[in-house]
Amino acid sequence: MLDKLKKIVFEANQLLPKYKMVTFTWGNVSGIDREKGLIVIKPSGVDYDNMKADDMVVVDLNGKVVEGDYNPSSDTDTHIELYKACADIGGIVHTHSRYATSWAQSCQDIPALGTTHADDFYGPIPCTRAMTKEEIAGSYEKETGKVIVETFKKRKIKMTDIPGVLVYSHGPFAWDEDPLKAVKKAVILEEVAFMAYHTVTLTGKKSSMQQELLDKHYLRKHGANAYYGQKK
Ligand SMILES: O=C(CO)[C@@H](O)[C@@H](O)COP(=O)(O)O
Repeated sequence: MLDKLKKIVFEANQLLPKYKMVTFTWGNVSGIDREKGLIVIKPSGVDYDNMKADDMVVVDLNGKVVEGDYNPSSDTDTHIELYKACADIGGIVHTHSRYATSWAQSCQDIPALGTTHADDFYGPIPCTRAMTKEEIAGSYEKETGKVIVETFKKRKIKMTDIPGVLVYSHGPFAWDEDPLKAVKKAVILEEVAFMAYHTVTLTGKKSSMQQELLDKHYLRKHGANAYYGQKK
């Protein structure tokens, strides 16, 4: 079932150690087949070196395993909430990459400080609020997803304009239209977190760049008037 998507999700997961985005098994990538309403995700706690495409787990939008020999990623319910919240998301990545996680642990948004950030994120990358005791004790991973969605709604940000988030005292999630593109966003988020950390350390500056420059760089690459790169 979903052999093509399993292969893509497997390859996307294998990119995480390649780009030094994970230590041990600390991360996961998923992809969705929206027509079938099924998600393919990495098995929980399985070494990247020993993983095969066939080990990917298929779950439905209630988190029920439809196919697979392993338990799905422990973060599956968070992925499901994000897929439900935004129909344009086709792939999701969660990591504990160092710099993004450092920002998440310091419970701060990553400010939009330069054009590297603006090329892919149309404003600061938000950090969610702290979860309540009840949310942590309850369906924790599902509540994590709900808190992410709440953050975007409250701040009136489109999940497609800022394709990543920091979960308070936890780590980053990133997304895009497919799993491989979502890995690219996770890598860019980490790079942006690295640069922002050093910019803030060097200058103390945390205020965003000029709106005009943010607009220019984001809109060069996104939307009807984009002109970056080659015509398709
Ligand atoms: O947050 C954590 C661990 O604290 C998980 O995201 C990470 O270890 C990945 O877990 P899975 O192997 O996907 O279940």
